[in-house]
Amino acid sequence: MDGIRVKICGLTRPEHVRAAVAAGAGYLGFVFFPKSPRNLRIDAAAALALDVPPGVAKVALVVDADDALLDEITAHVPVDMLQLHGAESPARVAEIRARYGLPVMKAVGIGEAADLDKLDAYMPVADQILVDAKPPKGADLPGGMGVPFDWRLIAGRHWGKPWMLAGGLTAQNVGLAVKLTGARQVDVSSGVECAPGEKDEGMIRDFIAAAQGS
Ligand SMILES: O=C(O)c1ccccc1NCC(=O)[C@H](O)[C@H](O)COP(=O)(O)O
Repeated sequence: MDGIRVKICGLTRPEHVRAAVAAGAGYLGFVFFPKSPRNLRIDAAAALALDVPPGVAKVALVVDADDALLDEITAHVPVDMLQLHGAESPARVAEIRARYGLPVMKAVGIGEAADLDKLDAYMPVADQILVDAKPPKGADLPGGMGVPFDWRLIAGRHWGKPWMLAGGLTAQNVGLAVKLTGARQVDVSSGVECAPGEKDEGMIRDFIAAAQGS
């Protein structure tokens, strides 16, 4: 079986992009959400994308984005995938996928078993599903909070689409998370940061080594 594919999300600096690529990341996430400490301007994201070699997917993360923002991102940044991290309906996911002709990954927050039902509606319309932790009530951000969910909720689950595990992963816990959930793809942001929005090259390397060694 192929190794675990890792997505490093919320990159803002070229040295961190290069560290993630050199360590073997399969996906790099760029955040377009002004409230986030990882938010990127379009021109900054376009410059970062220049450092990404073919074969490493550049993912634009947006939250309930309108077409104007998506038009601007896709016109100026050579992204390979759109990550929808808001309350986008299945119909909106399908609309975005058709309009931009890019693969779409829909994030779904899991806090309890009942949340798993929400995943089914996205299976026909999304190319990938990001199975993420539900943000705590009153959180400033709908993701990237560094909080895990109870991985036992999805132990042994199989979905008909590629999926990624996210939420509070670190170099210390990713091995257990992979073992419990059977995930073949994992996504991290806070767990490779030394302060909110500040990536750390050593933590990026440690995370990827831990994930790929699991
Ligand atoms: O990272 C952000 O600031 C962010 C803002 C708005 C929506 C989602 C956001 N991040 C999502 C991610 O970085 C990951 O896809 C995932 O949720 C993992 O985050 P973390 O728990 O910090 O590892």
